[in-house]
Amino acid sequence: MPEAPFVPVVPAGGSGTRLWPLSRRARPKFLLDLTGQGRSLLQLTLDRLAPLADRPPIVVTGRAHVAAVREQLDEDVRVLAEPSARNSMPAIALAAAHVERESPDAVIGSFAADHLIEEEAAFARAVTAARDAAELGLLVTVGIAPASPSTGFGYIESAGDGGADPALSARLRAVGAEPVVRFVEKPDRERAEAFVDAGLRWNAGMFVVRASVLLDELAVQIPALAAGAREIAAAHGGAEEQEVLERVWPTMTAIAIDHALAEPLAAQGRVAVVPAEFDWDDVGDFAALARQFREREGAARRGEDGTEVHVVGSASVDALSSRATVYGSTDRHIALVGLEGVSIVDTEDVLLVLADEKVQALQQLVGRLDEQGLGRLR
Ligand SMILES: Nc1nc2c(ncn2[C@@H]2O[C@H](COP(=O)(O)OP(=O)(O)O[C@H]3O[C@H](CO)[C@@H](O)[C@H](O)[C@@H]3O)[C@@H](O)[C@H]2O)c(=O)[nH]1
Repeated sequence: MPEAPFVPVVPAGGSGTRLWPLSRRARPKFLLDLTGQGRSLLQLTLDRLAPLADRPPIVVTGRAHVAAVREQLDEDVRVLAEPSARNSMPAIALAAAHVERESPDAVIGSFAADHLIEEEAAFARAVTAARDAAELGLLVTVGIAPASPSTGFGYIESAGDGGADPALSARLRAVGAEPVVRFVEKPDRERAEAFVDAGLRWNAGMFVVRASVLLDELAVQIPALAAGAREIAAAHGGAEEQEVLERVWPTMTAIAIDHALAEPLAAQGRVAVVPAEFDWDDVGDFAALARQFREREGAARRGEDGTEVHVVGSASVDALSSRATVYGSTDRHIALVGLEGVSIVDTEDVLLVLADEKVQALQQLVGRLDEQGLGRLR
């Protein structure tokens, strides 16, 4: 069993344009209730992490979202505000530096704010194994069995029962982890297919590590980033807190934890992976969302003419010969005839009708809004 105190960290960033117009700049995906359970993805994430935490969890988010995040969470959750988005490494390093100051031996676990995991017991088992492995001084991730050869995720290659250091491999095996050989970020289709065939796992952006190990390793890879995070944390609560944050934050390298730490440490044999036994979904686009709802039987409306419509929200919907997912909570009545494989998203100011096989193209359309003088709709 792990001994060091555990502090969950939740970086909540990203603009989530693939779920527009449900998600907007001011209301990113993590703030939305995308499961119909009356809890946002962020709330579900903290619900899942709270029972594992020995110290209050930390959410790191952009300044613009602090108020909305605070409103959704219990008072004991700490919210750290970033002056600007600088990718995941500065956000996680900042949280690690706060944890290191307060509990020098603590292990942090960083988990995305906007992913869906429903098998909580299996998730808790994986985190416990990852904490055990992290106490060996390693960076530990959780690897997901791939459901498809997705090109949208990173892949993790493990050494399985092998590994360059047999003694370390044996210690990892004893806690349910394996040494990582390498990470490969978002491969093309052909490589992704080969990776799935070869048994590689998806990187779900979960990292468990002693806070001091993360910062010490970062101090080797990108010294100014580790020093900056520690300087900001040291000023916390003092009169100069704001001045230090404003001065130091813009100097922090904007980089993902995958490139800053995971890849270089894997090359040194300092990363482990715990194979997950739970299903994971990043609900990254409307196709993933529709899949979620298709799996939730209760929400379906079926007709003898082959109609299968899933309604998310309070919208009033009538359909003939259609297969669709409808998101809507406006007063409008929505009528569908003869539509196959579409998502319909009805909001106060935007109505989106999207073919399921074209979900990837949505980002392009959202990107054009500013050029068209419609930036207010983003
Ligand atoms: N606070 C904060 N968080 C951020 C920022 N940028 C990114 N994040 C957070 O960092 C995590 C990863 O960022 P993404 O932008 O979602 O990463 P990605 O390119 O999709 O890829 C990563 O995640 C995939 C799984 O979803 C992985 O498959 C992939 O290998 C990689 O780790 C998310 O939780 C996101 O909210 C930022 O500026 N600030």
